[in-house]
Amino acid sequence: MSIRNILRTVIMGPPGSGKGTVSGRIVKSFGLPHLSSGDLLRSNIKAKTELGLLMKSCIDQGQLVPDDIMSRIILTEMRNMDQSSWLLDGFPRTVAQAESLDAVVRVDTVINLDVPFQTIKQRLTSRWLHQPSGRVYNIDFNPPKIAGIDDITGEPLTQRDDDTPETVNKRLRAYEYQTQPVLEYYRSKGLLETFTGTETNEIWPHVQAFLSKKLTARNEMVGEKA
Ligand SMILES: Nc1nc2c(ncn2[C@@H]2O[C@H](COP(=O)(O)OP(=O)(O)O)[C@@H](O)[C@H]2O)c(=O)[nH]1
Ligand SMILES: Nc1ncnc2c1ncn2[C@@H]1O[C@H](COP(=O)(O)OP(=O)(O)O)[C@@H](O)[C@H]1O
Repeated sequence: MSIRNILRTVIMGPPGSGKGTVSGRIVKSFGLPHLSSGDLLRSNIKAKTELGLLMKSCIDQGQLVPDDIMSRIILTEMRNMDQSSWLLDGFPRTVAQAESLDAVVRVDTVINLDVPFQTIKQRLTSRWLHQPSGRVYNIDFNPPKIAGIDDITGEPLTQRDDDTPETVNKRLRAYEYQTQPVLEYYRSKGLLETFTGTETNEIWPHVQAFLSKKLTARNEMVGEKA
């Protein structure tokens, strides 16, 4: 990606709204490097790092991990990425996290996936994950070619410990109380773009068109200045 089309995008939405699925499509269409806070935490848990073990009980109980720890992990990872454009998925999830991000970098746009809670609950119990890559499947929506096996690597898929109906309810409550205020935070800055629907395939063309327009507008602005 050239300097002409720098785009720093955050993708938000309740658990199961399709952030990972839409992020995969954004990566494919626009080549933005993708950083997912959930994937990062899960790889720490899998590697049994001190931090991962500490965070596992929080995640399994459907609670957010503490702001200072989460902000430190993400901001360190972003520095390591050494990329001017990115797609941030799952962070920020609290106003304090949004402020810590603002303190170090400018966000250009925030994509908000507005999917009803009822739709989400049905999806999460049939979510399957290829953990090393973050590739996500669903028995009803995008099943793997062979049940329980990742299409690309042939490695086994797993289900997330926090995708049980009880924990999903807790995560949705945490979203309401802690994350919805972040939507207001970005709305007041004029950065929030909301996409409402119950199907990713309906939402995606709108997200794609929005990002294409955004990148074209930024190219023209840079072109005018050159
Ligand atoms: N039925 C159905 N499932 C979907 C749709 N979009 C995504 N999913 C599945 O729903 C689950 C949650 O999606 P994911 O992208 O992981 O959401 P995230 O938690 O917001 O990152 C996964 O199993 C997806 O494969 C959809 O439009 N319909
Ligand atoms: N920015 C964050 N702040 C605090 N906790 C987080 C953050 N991102 C992820 N987590 C923890 O990891 C869990 C899984 O996150 P994620 O994979 O993004 O969930 P989902 O895909 O269901 O939205 C969250 O329920 C929370 O416990």
